[in-house]
Amino acid sequence: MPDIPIVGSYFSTSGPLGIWTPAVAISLNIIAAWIIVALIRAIAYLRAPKYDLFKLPSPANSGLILGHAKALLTRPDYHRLLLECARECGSIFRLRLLHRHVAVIMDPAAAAHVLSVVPGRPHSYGHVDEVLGGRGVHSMFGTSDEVHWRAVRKATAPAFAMANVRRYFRGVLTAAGELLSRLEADMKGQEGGEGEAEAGSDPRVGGAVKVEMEPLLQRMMLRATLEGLLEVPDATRVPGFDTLAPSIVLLMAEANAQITDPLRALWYRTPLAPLCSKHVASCRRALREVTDFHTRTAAAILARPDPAPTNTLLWACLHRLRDWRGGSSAGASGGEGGRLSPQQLHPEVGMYTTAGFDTTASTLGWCLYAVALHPGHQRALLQELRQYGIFPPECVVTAVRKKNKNKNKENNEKKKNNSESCSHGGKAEDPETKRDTEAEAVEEEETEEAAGRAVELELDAGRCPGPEELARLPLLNAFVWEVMRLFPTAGVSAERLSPTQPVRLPSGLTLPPGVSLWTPMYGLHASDLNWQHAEEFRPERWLEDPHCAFARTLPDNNNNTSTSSSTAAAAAAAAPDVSGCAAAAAAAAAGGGGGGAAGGFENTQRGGGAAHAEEGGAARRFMPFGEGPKNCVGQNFGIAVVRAVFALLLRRYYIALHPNMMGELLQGAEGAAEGAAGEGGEEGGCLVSCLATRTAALTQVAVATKLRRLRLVLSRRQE
Ligand code: HEM
Repeated sequence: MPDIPIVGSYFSTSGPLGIWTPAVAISLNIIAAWIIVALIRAIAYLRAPKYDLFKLPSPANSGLILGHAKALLTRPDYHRLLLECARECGSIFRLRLLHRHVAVIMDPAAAAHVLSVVPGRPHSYGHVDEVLGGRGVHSMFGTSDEVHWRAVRKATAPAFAMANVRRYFRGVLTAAGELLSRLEADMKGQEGGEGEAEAGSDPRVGGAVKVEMEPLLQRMMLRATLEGLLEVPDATRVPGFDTLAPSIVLLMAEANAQITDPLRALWYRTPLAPLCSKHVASCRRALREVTDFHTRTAAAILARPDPAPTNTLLWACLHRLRDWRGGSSAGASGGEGGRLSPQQLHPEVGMYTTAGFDTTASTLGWCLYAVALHPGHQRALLQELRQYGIFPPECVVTAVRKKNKNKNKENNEKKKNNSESCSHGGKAEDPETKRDTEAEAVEEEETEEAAGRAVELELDAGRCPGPEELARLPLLNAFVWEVMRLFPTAGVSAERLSPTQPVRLPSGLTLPPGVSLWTPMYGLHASDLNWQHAEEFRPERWLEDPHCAFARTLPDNNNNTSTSSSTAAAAAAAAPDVSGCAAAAAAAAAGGGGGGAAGGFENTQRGGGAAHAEEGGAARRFMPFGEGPKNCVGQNFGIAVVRAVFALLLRRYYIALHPNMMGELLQGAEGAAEGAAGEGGEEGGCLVSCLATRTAALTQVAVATKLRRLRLVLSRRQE
C-alpha cells in the first residue's frame, strides 16, 4: 500500500510539490467546486421547464467572460449600440452581461405588453432610489414592495389631473420669470466683459451672447416643482436650494455609473472610499444635503393644516398619505395605518422633487438643440406663436426692485400692488393704469440698465397662455413630439423584472423568471423596424398622421403608408420640408388631422392602454413617458412645462448653437451636418445618420439621456 499523505499536508509547503503545494491544491479545489456547481446547474436546467430565452438571437460582439458587457461599457453612446444590435438581430434580442441574461425589447407590441404586465423594476434602480430617499430607504419609484407602490401611486395620481396642472402653472411662470432674469443678467454681464464661461474666449458671437443652458433649465424646473407642485413659498430662499440641483445631478451621474459598473458600487460603499476619493467625499456630502432638504420639505408639508378632502394638489395628497406597512390593500389615502413621520414621507417627497426636474429640463434642452439645428422650423414655430398670440412681449414685466425701497418706497409699493393684481390674473385692470405701469416698468428697467444692475423679470400670468391653450398649437406640439421621439430623455431607463413568474411575449415566446426585460425608448423610437425614415427629424409626421404614435403606419411592400389618408395629410406630404411643416400645421388646424399632434396622443396616453382600439389594436410605438401602470405619473405637468418654457424662449430669443458646440457636432462629419444645420435642412440618408451619430457622441446616456453640455447663442428678437 502506498503511503497516503494526510489532507492537511496538501496545504502546507511540506506537501509533495514543495512550495507550490498550497497553490496547486487551492486551484484544484476551486476547479472541483466550480465543476460541482456547474453540474448542479446543468441538472437544474435539464429538470426546469423549458423557456425560449435561448431562441432569441444574440449579437455577435460577445466576449467569452464579460459577454456583451464589455461592448456596452466601452461605448458611451450605448443607446446607439442597441440600435445596431437590432439591425443585426431584429427587434427582440438577448444580451449576456457576465452570467446574467437580458432580453432587449424594441418591438412596440412586446414592449407595451412587458411594461403593462410585469410589475417589478430591477434592483439597479436602488442606486437611483438612494438619491431620492437616502441610503436603504425606498420611494414608490424604487421599491420592490408592490403594496407600497400601489399605495403611493393611488394616493398621488389625482394630483396630476389637468385642473391641478393649471394651478401649478403659477409656480412654473414664476420660475420661468427667474430663468429670463438670469439669461438677461448673463447677457448683460457678458456684454460688460464679465461672466465668461471659458477664460480667454470671446463671449460675444456676432452680437449675441452664449449661454450654458442645462444648469439654468434644471434650476427653473426645480423651482417650478417646489413652488408649483408642493406650494413651497419662494423656494429660492429655502436654505440649500441653490446647491440642490447640482447636487442631485452629481448624485444621479454617480448612480448611473454604479448601475453600469458593479465594482464601482462596491468601492463606493466602503468606509475608505470618501477618504481616498474627493469625488466620493463630495457625493456623500451632496447626499446628506439632499436628504436633509427633502426631510425638511416633508416636515413643512406635514406641518400644514389638514387639507380639505376635495384638495388634490400634490402636497395635499402627500399630507394625507397613511402608513401602508402591514396592510395588504391601499385605502383612499394610499394606506390604512397611521400618519407618516417626515422621515417616512421624505422618500416620496424626494422622488417627486427629483423625478420631474432632470427629465423635463433635459427634454427642454433637446427642444432647444433641435430648434437651433433647424432654423427653418424655428421660423415656422415663431410664426405660429405670433399668429396665436402666445407669450406676447407685454407678458414679460419688470419686477419691483426691493433694493431701492428706501429711496422710493411709496412709488415701489404702488407698482408692486399693480403688478401683483395682474400677475394673479384676478382683478380686471384699468387699461390706462396698465399702460402707466408698463411705462414705469420700462423706465425702471432702463434706469437699472444704466446703473449696470441686473433687471428682474416676471411673467404676467394674465397675459400668458395656459396649459390647454399650448396643447392646441399644432406645430409646437408636432415639434415637441418629434423631439421626444428622437431624443427621449428616458432613452435607456425603462426596465422590468419578473422575479418569480415567467413572461409570455405576444409573439408566443416565454421568458424565464429573473431575466431583465429592457425596453429602451431610444431603440423603440429610432429603429427603422418601427418607423419610416426613423432617424430623420420630421415634425410633419405628427401632422400628417393623427395616429402617428401607433405602429400601424409602417410602409407596405410598395412603400406606401397604410394610413387612412386625409386631405390634410396629402397636402402636407406634397409640400417641401419646412414650408411643408407650416402647410401641414395649417391643414391640421383647419380640421384635417387637428387632434393628431396635440390631442391624439394625450387622449390615448391617458387611456393607459398599450394598444389603440380605433386602430384595431395597433401597438404604441411612441412612449416617451413609458407605458402601463408604472408609466410617468407626472406627464401632464412635465409636458405642460416643456411646451410653455420652450414657447416662451422661442418667442423672446433667436436660438442658435454656440460655434464651439457646432464645431464638436461637425467633427468628422463636416459636409454632412452642415446641410442639416442650414436653411430648410434637406436631409439625405447619409446626412441624417451622420447627424444622429454625431449627436450621440455629444450625448450623456444615463438615467436621463441628455446632451453633455448644451451651449447656445441667444439673441433677443426684435418684435
Ligand atoms: C418631459 C418630462 C418627463 C419625462 C420624459 C418622463 C419620463 C418618465 C418615464 C419614461 C417613466 C417610466 C419609467 C419606467 O417605466 O420605469 C417615468 C416615471 C415617473 N415619472 Fe416621469 N417623466 C417626466 C416628467 C415627470 C414629472 C414632471 C414628474 C413629477 C413631478 C414625474 C414623475 C414620475 C414618477 C413619480 C414616475 C414613477 C411612476 C411609478 O413608478 O408609478 N415625471 N417618467
